[in-house]
Amino acid sequence: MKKIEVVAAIIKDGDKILATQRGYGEFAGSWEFPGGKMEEGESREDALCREIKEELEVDIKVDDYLLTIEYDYPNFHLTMHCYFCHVVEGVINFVEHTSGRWLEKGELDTVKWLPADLDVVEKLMGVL
Ligand SMILES: Nc1nc2c([nH]c(=O)n2[C@H]2C[C@H](O)[C@@H](COP(=O)(O)OP(=O)(O)OP(=O)(O)O)O2)c(=O)[nH]1
Repeated sequence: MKKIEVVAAIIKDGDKILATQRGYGEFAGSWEFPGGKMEEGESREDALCREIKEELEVDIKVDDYLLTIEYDYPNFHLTMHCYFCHVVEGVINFVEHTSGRWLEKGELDTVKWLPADLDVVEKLMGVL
């Protein structure tokens, strides 16, 4: 099966987490953590900073590692490394996403997450 390796940013502002809504493709309408595929030779941190700059037009600092998800979608296997991050420069602009929401812990289950993200959300509930 095809394998995809992705980095995802759990961007915190105080006790809130940023969730973004996919605007295109087979998962359009679902919510995710911003991020994307790692490029050849790129570190996870570099990939995260590049993806977030492209998608949200802000600079981030990568903080603690949270977890890596392994998930089988029907047509590919996803490996997704998740890191807490915070914005250090700029104002968020949703370039690729339809919208975004800052969610408190108690609101994390109020959006329709991508299937692979449900384990991330569960872990977050335990650590926030
Ligand atoms: N960025 C991100 N991707 C996720 C999450 N959960 C999840 O299953 N994915 C999947 C969806 C995509 O198939 C893949 C991420 O790849 P990507 O963000 O580069 O999205 P894409 O394939 O639409 O991008 P592209 O090649 O069209 O640029 O990982 C998540 O929380 N964040």
